[in-house]
Amino acid sequence: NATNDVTAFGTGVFGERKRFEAQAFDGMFRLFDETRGDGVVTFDNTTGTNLDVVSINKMFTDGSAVDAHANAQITYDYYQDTFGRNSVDDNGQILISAVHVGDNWNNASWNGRQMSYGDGDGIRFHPLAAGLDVAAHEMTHGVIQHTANLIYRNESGALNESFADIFGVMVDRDDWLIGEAIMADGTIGLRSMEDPTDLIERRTQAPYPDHWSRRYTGTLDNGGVHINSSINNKAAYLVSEGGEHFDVTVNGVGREKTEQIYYRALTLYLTRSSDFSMMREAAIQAAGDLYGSNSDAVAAVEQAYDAVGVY
Ligand SMILES: CC(C)[C@H](Cc1cn(Cc2ccc(C(=O)O)cc2)nn1)C(=O)N[C@@H](CCCCN)C(=O)O
Ligand SMILES: [Zn+2]
Repeated sequence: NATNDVTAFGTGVFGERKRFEAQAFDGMFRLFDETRGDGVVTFDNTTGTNLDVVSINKMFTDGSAVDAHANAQITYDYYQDTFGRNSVDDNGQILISAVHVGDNWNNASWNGRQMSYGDGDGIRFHPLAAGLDVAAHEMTHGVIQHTANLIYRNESGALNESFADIFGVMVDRDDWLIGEAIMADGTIGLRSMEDPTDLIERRTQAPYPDHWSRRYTGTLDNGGVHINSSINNKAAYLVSEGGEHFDVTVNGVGREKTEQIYYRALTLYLTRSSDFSMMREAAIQAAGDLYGSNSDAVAAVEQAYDAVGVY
């Protein structure tokens, strides 16, 4: 309740000072923010489940916990402010983040109920909680689960992954890269939406695809959900920023219209089994609803999907 809400402080993984809502209880402080929906809570997986990260004073020193908590709040605010959505279920569902999961785990995930962050091995990844786009990626899996609930396999799974990346870069608004803050090996990021082929995908050891003709058709990674997501990622980038791609010119309409188009497509038109072709139609429909059927936005969507070979 309001009486326990306090403003606390902390230092993130890379030493940045942060300020955020937390809670006072029994003379201690914990990373439980009751000002957002039914709460934003962060706990340390090494001290056992559901034991909130606590501090004897208002200064939190666990970098992963500070970053995971602050990033969950930023992502909650993005969905509330941009789309009027109250958490993953649009009903204030509590946002739970667990940090220090696994043993130097090189990953982060959404398990249907909570976000989990590994510390990384310091060779490939820094602690993954430090990535705002990572938190937004994981929370978006929760949004997807409560909306189109795209099946996590083949093309619908690639769309699931692409939406997680799209809103990952929309929350972490400064670039079109996923994971740029957490790479320990000198690469520019894990995935690039601007030019997917800039980066080599780990399982296939091939560049991420930027056209449907280059899609992965094997069975690894649930049929390439983290691979073929780059085809839709490139399309979304082109809708926003425009550009010339495989001799197709796209006139971009900017991030503000792009995020609205994709959110409307995700929440109103896509279903569990939607494929890339249905993604194209859903985005055209959403753009038409929002900006008019003869709008630049509709034209940008058609051009973008032409450019990546999806009809
Ligand atoms: C969000 C992003 C930072 C994160 C990055 C990630 C990490 N990994 C594992 C991984 C591990 C090692 C390497 C290496 O090159 O050595 C690369 C990748 N695969 N993807 C990611 O994409 N996680 C998956 C986790 C999926 C878990 C199963 N549902 C997701 O959320 O979709
Ligand atoms: Zn994902």
